[in-house]
Amino acid sequence: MVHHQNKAIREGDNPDLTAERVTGTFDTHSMAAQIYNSEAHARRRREITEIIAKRPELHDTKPFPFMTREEKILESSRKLTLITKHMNEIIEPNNSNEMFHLNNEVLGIEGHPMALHGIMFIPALTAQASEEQQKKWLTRAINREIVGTYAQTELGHGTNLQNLETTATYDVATQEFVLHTPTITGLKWWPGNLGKSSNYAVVVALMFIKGKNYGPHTFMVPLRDEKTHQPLKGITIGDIGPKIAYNVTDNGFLGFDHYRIPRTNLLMRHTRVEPDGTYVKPPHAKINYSAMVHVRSHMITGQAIMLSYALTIATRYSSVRRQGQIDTTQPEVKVLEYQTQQHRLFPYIARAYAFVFAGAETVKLYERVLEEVATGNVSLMADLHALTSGLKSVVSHYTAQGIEQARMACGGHGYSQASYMSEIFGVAVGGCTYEGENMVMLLQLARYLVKSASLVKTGQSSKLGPLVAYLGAKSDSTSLIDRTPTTGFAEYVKTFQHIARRQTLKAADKFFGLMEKGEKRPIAWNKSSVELNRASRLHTRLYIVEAFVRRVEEVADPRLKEVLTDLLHLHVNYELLDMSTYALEDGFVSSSQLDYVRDQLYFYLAKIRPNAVSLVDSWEFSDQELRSVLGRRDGHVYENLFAWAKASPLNKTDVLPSVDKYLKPLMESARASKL
Ligand SMILES: CCCCC/C=C\C/C=C\C/C=C\C/C=C\C/C=C\CC/C=C/C(=O)SCCNC(=O)CCNC(=O)[C@H](O)C(C)(C)COP(=O)(O)OP(=O)(O)OC[C@H]1O[C@@H](n2cnc3c(N)ncnc32)[C@H](O)[C@@H]1OP(=O)(O)O
Ligand SMILES: Cc1cc2nc3c(=O)[nH]c(=O)nc-3n(C[C@H](O)[C@H](O)[C@H](O)COP(=O)(O)OP(=O)(O)OC[C@H]3O[C@@H](n4cnc5c(N)ncnc54)[C@H](O)[C@@H]3O)c2cc1C
Repeated sequence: MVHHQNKAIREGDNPDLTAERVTGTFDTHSMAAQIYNSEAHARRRREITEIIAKRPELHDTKPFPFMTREEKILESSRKLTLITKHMNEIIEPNNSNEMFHLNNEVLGIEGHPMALHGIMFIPALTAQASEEQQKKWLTRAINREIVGTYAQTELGHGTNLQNLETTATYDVATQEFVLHTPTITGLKWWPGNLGKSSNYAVVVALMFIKGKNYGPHTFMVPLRDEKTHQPLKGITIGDIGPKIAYNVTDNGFLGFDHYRIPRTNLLMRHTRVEPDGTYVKPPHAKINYSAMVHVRSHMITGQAIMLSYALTIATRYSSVRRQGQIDTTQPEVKVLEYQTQQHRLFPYIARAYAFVFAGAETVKLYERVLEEVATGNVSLMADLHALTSGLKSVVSHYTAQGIEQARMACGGHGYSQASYMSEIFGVAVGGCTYEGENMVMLLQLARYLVKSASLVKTGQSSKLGPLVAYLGAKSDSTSLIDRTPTTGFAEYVKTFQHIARRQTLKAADKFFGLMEKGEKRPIAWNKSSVELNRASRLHTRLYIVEAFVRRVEEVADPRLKEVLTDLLHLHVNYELLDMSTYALEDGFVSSSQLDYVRDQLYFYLAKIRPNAVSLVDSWEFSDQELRSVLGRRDGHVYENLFAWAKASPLNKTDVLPSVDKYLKPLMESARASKL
């Protein structure tokens, strides 16, 4: 038996796809270890996939697009119950990476009744509940004796947490907090799994003690009877209705009518309220925002995975789809031969790799900060907040764009739900909104950049943290790209640094200048905000390039290093062209240098072409996880599209009741009127 570098090759596959895999120059298992940041985890993913493949009860009973929302929730609950029961046979206990993979395989991306339980409820209790509170609730939550969510956003306010309307007023006499929703706009609105599944929530409410507003605080709140699951007295609760996607999750609404909880239900790891109402403030004002930072840190990887789903589907399909000729004497070509198709897909393949490498760094920093904060050291919280705010915004934005490009790259069949592209897009694009609307989060990073710019302007560059140290460095007068015989990544990084630095200092100048002219700070901020957000994007894109460079430098395997270096070349050239306005406007890069950049881009599109399928195969998504007829590993697209269409519920009968009831009489009366 021949051992191929691409481990996805099987006998009987579509020969066009096999031919692509044979040209791959690197071992896809080794590349998976880079993507998933550890050989052990990449191997465990494969093992979990194999276990699931052998257990038909964990497979979808029919394609999701053929199910109603109610059916999907039922099906998802069935599978969730099974994986809970058999968890220890499938994954290592309490391994969140393995759990994430198990969920994606078995339950998929449309959510499930305990999605928020794992993503936010448990992390909020872990970071914000005192040890005593954890003994009471965390173990029960981990054992799934109770199901919880994170209820913060309201109908009227999601971004501006200081103006939430839900109040938690301390009653010294009874030592209770009274939760209340004063208006319709104060209803909690959006929390995942609140609508029908959860019986507890970590609720964010403005805390009032003796008439004083202490701002948003987090409370552990029982919502439903643990036995009957009926809403408790004083609670109004339900599902908010269907969404663009993610409809297996019951995002919900919640109102409180003078609903009482004990004082000890305020999460008290960092903040306390004594029985007499004395407030003990936390070591950092935003320490209770930790569940949001948790999701922002992890969603970089989550978004990269969803982008890679779409790219896997489109790249495989482009290798089996033949349409038109390039050389008219030759047969029709695979659409992947077209330079336009490569230009549509390959830069996003590079971005997906860049995002997953940046995501791994972010999670590492998050885990460090989590440990430090637990011991009272909050010094890195601002850096983590700035980094994750920028990354969640930039990565979710380009992920949504990339998925849409991948869908269009599949032509008409990309528009069919058989491709699964619309669901992938719908779930991913939610990331532009949840955990902080992208513009708002870019502005959070901008605050950090403006402070850093002010250090530079006042001669205090030595105080800049490592993420922004480049702001204090001096630029070359022009970029050295194509001006040295050995143009390498260093010249590109310096160019991106120059662009980000110039934009940051310019935007900060605008802001400070407006204030010097007498504008109040918030007005000056608003008038500078488009420029400030441009700076945030450029800073974040620089960070992503640097994370990619750092990873490529670490790779030892020469075959992997070569293909990753090709991808990095593609990435830096594509990025520079995409931000060329900034590079050209002060003459740092000339138009002849951009011609070089363009040539490099086309060179690397062609160089990557033989590895394209192996690069997407390396993500090692099973067919069950992808849920796409177009993206099948075996490439047998057409016969399966036909089978999929035949299975459509509309094809159960030849004549639909709607035809009998309306169309037939309509046609008959039209015919009769002609007589
Ligand atoms: C392997 C493990 C897997 C785990 C899986 C985990 C995640 C999976 C991810 C992806 C999976 C893939 C698919 C998932 C599919 C579907 C979705 C699933 C779940 C979605 C769940 C969504 C949940 C939510 O959306 S919860 C609600 C989120 N809401 C928000 O984000 C609101 C945004 N607003 C804010 O955050 C704040 O209001 C604000 C804008 C930051 C302002 O806050 P405010 O208090 O008013 O600020 P100010 O008083 O003005 O002060 C500003 C000051 O504070 C500093 N600051 C702010 N926040 C922080 C922080 N967190 N840390 C440190 N510092 C902070 C800020 O910098 C500023 O400082 P300065 O004054 O010095 O400048
Ligand atoms: C799929 C999904 C899942 C969710 N899950 C949860 C959950 O589990 N729990 C939960 O509590 N919430 C959840 N949410 C809610 C989500 O966190 C909020 O919708 C999000 O934070 C945005 O807030 P908003 O809806 O108030 O938007 P808005 O703030 O109303 O945004 C509207 C527009 O105003 C702009 N804007 C607002 N403020 C500013 C500003 N200061 N400066 C400049 N522009 C501004 C925004 O950029 C945007 O363009 C979820 C949302 C979605 C879509």
